[in-house]
Amino acid sequence: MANTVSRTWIRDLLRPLLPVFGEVALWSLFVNLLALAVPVFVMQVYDRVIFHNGLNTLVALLLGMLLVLIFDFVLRQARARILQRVALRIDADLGRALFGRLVRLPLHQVERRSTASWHALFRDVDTIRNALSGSTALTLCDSLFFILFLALTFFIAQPIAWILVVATPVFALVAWRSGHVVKLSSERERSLAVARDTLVAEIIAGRATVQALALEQTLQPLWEERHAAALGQSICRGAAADRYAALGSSLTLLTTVAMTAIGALCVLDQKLTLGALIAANMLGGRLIAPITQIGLNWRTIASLREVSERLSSLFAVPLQRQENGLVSVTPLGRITVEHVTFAHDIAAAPTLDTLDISIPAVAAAGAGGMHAIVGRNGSGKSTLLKIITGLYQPANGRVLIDGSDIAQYSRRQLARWIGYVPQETVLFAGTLRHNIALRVPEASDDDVIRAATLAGAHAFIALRPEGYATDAGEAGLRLSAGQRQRVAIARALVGEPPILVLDEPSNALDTQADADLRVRLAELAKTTTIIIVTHHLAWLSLCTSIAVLDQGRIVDSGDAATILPKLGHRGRTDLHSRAAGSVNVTPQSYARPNPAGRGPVELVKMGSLVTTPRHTPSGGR
Ligand SMILES: Nc1ncnc2c1ncn2[C@@H]1O[C@H](COP(=O)(O)OP(=O)(O)OP(=O)(O)O)[C@@H](O)[C@H]1O
Repeated sequence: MANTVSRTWIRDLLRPLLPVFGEVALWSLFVNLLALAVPVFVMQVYDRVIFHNGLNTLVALLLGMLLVLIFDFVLRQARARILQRVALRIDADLGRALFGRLVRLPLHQVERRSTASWHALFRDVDTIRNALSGSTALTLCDSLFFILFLALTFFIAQPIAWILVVATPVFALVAWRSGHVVKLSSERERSLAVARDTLVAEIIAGRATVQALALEQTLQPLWEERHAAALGQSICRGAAADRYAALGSSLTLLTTVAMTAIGALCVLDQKLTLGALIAANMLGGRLIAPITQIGLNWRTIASLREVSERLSSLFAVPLQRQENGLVSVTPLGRITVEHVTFAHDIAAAPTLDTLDISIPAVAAAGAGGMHAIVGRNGSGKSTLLKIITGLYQPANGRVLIDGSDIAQYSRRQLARWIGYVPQETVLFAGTLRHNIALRVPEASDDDVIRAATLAGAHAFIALRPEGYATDAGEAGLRLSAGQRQRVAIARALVGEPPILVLDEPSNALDTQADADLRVRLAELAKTTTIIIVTHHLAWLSLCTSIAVLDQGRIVDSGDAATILPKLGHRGRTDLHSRAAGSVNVTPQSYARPNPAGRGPVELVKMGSLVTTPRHTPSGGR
């Protein structure tokens, strides 16, 4: 799908700009017409003023030229201002469209590109802006008036005009060849620069690990190697561009020499006046300049195609649903996963394979309860949560909320109804209030405080001198991991969503905070459907149902009372217990897929599912 190319974005971008380009072309026509005045002036000065001592003619010509120069200045200014408007429009419209893609594309599409390649896509906007509104655009525009200069050259100095007719295709060939060579070098340079920048992005993201492990000795040579490769390619590209630029200059000189020599013979034969020779030389320079310039700017012109193909394939990817046209009633929160199959990598085995889960209704209202998903690392638990929240779209099967396929709902609706706490907590720069209210921007202060209290965040926030106005710092890094997790839980709770999806929500919490959160969420589960990935018995013992996942398949599921003993745990853990254990699910414990490859399978070696007591601090309850 990503390879499909859709050029509608180019149409959308250019359509409002067409009248503006029309204006630029009109002003360029006048600028180029006025440019004809200079060679004509020079010809008149040589042929009339000098030869006929025509001082009055000179004054008249000078006055005329003064007017021409004033007009030329005004027109060029007007043209530059129009192009600035074009640049602004491209920056605003294309930048906005690209940003919209970044935040509205399906999650797995965003994950497919590295951070550095996303940055590079934003730099592509600069390329398009420069090509359509910078010197390249002006050169292309001026080259349209090539015929005007050639016609005047034929009019005043026909033999010289023929030299230009012969020289022009040679210049065009050099320009094309130079562009082709430079384009190939630029593509390679770009991919090497993205590889280098990806390393920088990784180092910045993992800066603490880099320092803790003293990785500079490993990373410095790696970065230098990638930097050197990018620089080397840049030098190659520069050398190729310089070679063709030098060739263009030599050809320009050669053309001038040829024009002057043949022109001189014509002057001697009295087929041409001296003024006409000089004027034709000037016209020749004016005619060849845009062609040479196009050669120099070919990198921009050539990369325009490459960039537009890159953006086209990005713009071809369908966005997540933004609207569904219905004002839907907030669901109760019954969740059904039907035959869901999903693969991160379509060439590899599916990450989730034909999954069926029904979150049973426990409350009188028909929803609610806490439902756990357990399984080994890499068994697909987080992926399943992302499918349930609608972040990943299954290749087959569907997820239903209250019997309705979630595919019909917009991202915004799902975000309102499903509070999600991912495994890796990420906050954004800004105040804690801002971070907590992100999902529900119109949330009142009371809503924010209620959610923070429920998540166990209010106490530490209240102790800060800035309170809820405390700046979380870039990615929330001014907070401790546990504080970040509490704020993330509060963010999921704001707006009282009917469904909560929690991916190891207490892995950074201290024992007391973990116990407090359990108590509060157990209460909340009476009205809210909570789906939780956890390894901790204290949480599992509060659950209504448990599904055991292995290698992307449900290997056992049912009431917690039935599943927990199989996991090696008998009896419920006290809600307030700090002596919670964790299920240690070993590979041997997991099921052999049944021969049919579908449906629940029998668990084997249940005895190897052990519970590990957690550290009990003295004085614990
Ligand atoms: N963004 C991704 N791109 C490619 N593969 C991925 C991606 N995310 C996860 N995977 C793969 O999908 C499989 C399931 O990953 P997932 O994170 O769902 O496992 P998990 O059960 O939550 O593991 P854990 O207990 O370690 O959190 C793993 O093999 C992992 O390598």
